[in-house]
Amino acid sequence: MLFLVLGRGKTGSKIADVAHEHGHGVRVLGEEENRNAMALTGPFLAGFDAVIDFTTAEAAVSNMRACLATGARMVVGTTGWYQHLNDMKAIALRKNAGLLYGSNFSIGVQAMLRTARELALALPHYKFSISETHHKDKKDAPSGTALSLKKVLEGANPALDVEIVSKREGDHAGLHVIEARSEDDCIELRHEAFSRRGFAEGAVRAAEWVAGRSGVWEFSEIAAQLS
Ligand SMILES: NC(=O)C1=CN([C@@H]2O[C@H](COP(=O)(O)OP(=O)(O)OC[C@H]3O[C@@H](n4cnc5c(N)ncnc54)[C@H](OP(=O)(O)O)[C@@H]3O)[C@@H](O)[C@H]2O)C=CC1
Ligand SMILES: O=C(O)C1=N[C@H](C(=O)O)C[C@H](O)C1
Repeated sequence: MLFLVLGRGKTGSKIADVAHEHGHGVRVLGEEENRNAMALTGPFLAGFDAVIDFTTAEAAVSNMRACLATGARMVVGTTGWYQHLNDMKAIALRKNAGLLYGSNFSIGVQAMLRTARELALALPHYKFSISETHHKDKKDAPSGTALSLKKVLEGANPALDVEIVSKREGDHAGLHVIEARSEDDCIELRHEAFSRRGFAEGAVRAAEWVAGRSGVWEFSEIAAQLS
């Protein structure tokens, strides 16, 4: 397959490496080459099986508007843009495009999301909180993953109001901890990414999955098919 990766940053570069390892062709556009999505025309995009976006929240929305309008298939790992989700879904469905988005493409975090739901159901009287730690250059806080974990916990037990504490320090690839606490004990569920490789593997497998499909999916809906 041939993939277009938008974003030549920490994660986009790793995705290009992993896509090559999977035997795919890859073209990468950084901010300069993309020029506010000006490069993303129908004829240019028609040459790619899927577009993978790991940029910034603002750029991702422009990129989605341009790509989905041409009916392209997209994997969007960028976080911080979900207030525009309904607009993006509407464009994708109207244009028969494919949009697969997710706050965390590592298979480990997908298992953590499922386990978090079980924990919230099993411990209805516990107080839940989330802490997340990322490298000092991360732009959004709380992380997209922390917000996804909060949504799952509060969805399982609507009485919960889950606090998120965010730290930005060093070069952490991503640490998320859920704490469930009672007067008698405490349980922790912890995921630490040792590098960006897990995100890149998941994103490439998501691109292989979405190529040739029309519709809108959150990664958590299809992740079990990939693991
Ligand atoms: N869902 C998941 O599993 C994961 C999600 N993420 C998310 O992915 C995003 C990127 O993270 P990360 O790689 O660490 O960030 P980086 O800052 O390392 O990379 C972002 C890159 O996007 C480039 N960029 C900005 N605007 C555009 C544009 N219009 N077109 C093309 N490229 C553009 C920037 O270019 P320049 O350097 O020139 O400014 C930069 O190189 C974040 O939102 C992060 O939260 C990260 C890891 C995993
Ligand atoms: O910016 C990052 O680095 C990461 N962002 C995602 C998030 O916001 O949850 C996923 C991962 O934690 C790394």
